[in-house]
Amino acid sequence: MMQPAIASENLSKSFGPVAAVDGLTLSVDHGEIFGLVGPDGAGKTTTMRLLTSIMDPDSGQARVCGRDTVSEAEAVKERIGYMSQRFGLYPDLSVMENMEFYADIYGVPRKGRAEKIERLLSFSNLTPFKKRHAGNLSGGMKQKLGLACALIHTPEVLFLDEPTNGVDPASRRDFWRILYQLLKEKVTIFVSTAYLDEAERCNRIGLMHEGRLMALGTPGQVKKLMRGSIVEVRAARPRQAKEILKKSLPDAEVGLFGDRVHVVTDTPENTEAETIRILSKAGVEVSGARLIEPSLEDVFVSVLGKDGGRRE
Ligand SMILES: Nc1ncnc2c1ncn2[C@@H]1O[C@H](COP(=O)(O)OP(=O)(O)OP(=O)(O)O)[C@@H](O)[C@H]1O
Repeated sequence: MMQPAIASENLSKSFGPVAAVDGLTLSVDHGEIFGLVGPDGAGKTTTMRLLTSIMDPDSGQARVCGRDTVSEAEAVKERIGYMSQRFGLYPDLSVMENMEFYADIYGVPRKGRAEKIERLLSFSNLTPFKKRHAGNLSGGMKQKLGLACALIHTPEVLFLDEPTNGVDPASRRDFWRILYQLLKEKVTIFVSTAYLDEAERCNRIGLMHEGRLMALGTPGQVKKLMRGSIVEVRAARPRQAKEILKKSLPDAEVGLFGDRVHVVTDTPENTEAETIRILSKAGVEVSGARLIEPSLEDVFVSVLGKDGGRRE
C-alpha cells in the first residue's frame, strides 16, 4: 500500500507554557489539497515548521514523503517545497535572478534549468515581468514568485503558510487557479489559511485552535458539525440589530457576518418570526429573516466560540 504524503502522530511542540501544537494526528494523501484553518496563533506556522523538518517536535512523530521529519530531515527537505510567511525574496534582484538564486540553493542541475525557469514563469504568469526587481512587484505577484521559487526543484509536497495573506481578492483567485493546476500535476498541497472561502476549496480541512485539531474532514463534513440552525436576518442597521437580538435572545448565539446578522438556534421556525417581531418593536427596519445553510465561518464561530478563538 502506498504511504500517505504526510502522516503525523501525536505531534507536539511547546514554547514555555504555550502548547503551540498539541497532539496533532493527521494524514494527507498524495494529490490532495489539505487546508489547515485557524485564527492567528492557533499553531499553523509551528505545524508547518514541524512537518517541513525545520523544527523538531517535543514528542510524537511525522513522516513526509515516507521519511521521518527528524531522523531523515534532509531527505524530507529534498522532496518538499515550502513557502513560509516571510518567504525570502531578494528585492534588489530581478524576478529571473531570484529564480536562479533558488535554483542554486536547491541544487537544480544547470542542464534543463533555463527551460524549467521559463516554464514556471509562464505557469505563474510572470514572464512579462522577468526583468523587474522583486521589490517592485505587487503583493500578488510577489506571492506568485515565491510559489515559483518553491517549485523550482519539482517537490512532491508543497507547504504554503498563509500564501495569500493580505493579497487582493483577484490575485487570490489567480493564485488558487495556479494551485489547482499543480494538483493536476499530482503535487500534494498543504496550505494554511485564515480565509474560510479558501478553506472551502480544499479537499479536506483541519480546524485548528490552541494547538489542537477541533475538526477534520471535507468542508461538507466539517459543516455538519454545526449544532443548531442558522437564521439570517437582514436589517437596516445590522450592528444595532445584532446587539438587540443578543439581549433579547440570551440562549441563541448571535453574530454579525458582513451586513447580515446570524442567529444560531434549535428552533429556526420560531426564531424567524421572533427576530422580526423583536426588531420591529425596537424600531429597526427588517427586510427579511430566513433559514440558511451554514458556511464554514458559522462552523468556525460555533466550534471556537464567539471571539473566533483568537489566542492572545
Ligand atoms: N519561537 C517561538 N517562541 C515562543 N513562542 C512561540 C514561538 N513560535 C510560536 N510561538 C507561540 O505558539 C503559538 C502558536 O503560534 P503559531 O505561529 O504556530 O500560530 P499560527 O496559527 O501560525 O499564527 P500566525 O498566523 O499568527 O503565525 C502562539 O501562541 C505563539 O505565540
